[in-house]
Amino acid sequence: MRLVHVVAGVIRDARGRILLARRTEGRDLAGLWEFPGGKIEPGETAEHALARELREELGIEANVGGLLIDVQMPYPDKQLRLDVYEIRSYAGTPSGMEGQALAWAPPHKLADYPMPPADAPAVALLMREPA
Ligand SMILES: Nc1nc2c([nH]c(=O)n2[C@@H]2O[C@H](COP(=O)(O)OP(=O)(O)OP(=O)(O)O)[C@@H](O)[C@H]2O)c(=O)[nH]1
Repeated sequence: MRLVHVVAGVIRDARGRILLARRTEGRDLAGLWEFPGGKIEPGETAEHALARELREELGIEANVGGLLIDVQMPYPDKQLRLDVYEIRSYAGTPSGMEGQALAWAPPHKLADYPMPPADAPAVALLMREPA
């Protein structure tokens, strides 16, 4: 099965809330919430790919920080590798450049947002942070 390598970012606002984007109709896992990001293209580093995706999807210039967690999970059509990075800082105001809904979720409320199965370990880590 093909291996798909995806990078996603934990973007926080001044109050510590985390940005989620809702997958639009017509894609796999439509309607679920996810950390903004996307696939690494050939020849790209993970950091470069994530900065590019956040520019395209949210219109921000992100400073990509450390890796929070990497997860591998079989999906029906692929083997997914999801690397979730902390976003250290960013310039601009995130907006849904591709028509996707955005939400700022307090870490302790992340469980209220249905997310893809590969996100569960990252969500568990983030929910353990002190409020
Ligand atoms: N950005 C992002 N993708 C995630 C997360 N969790 C997760 O399982 N994914 C999966 O990683 C893949 C991301 O690919 P993508 O957003 O670039 O691609 P896509 O589905 O729009 O395009 P495609 O139709 O070409 O597969 C999707 O299969 C998505 O379901 C997450 O938290 N953030």
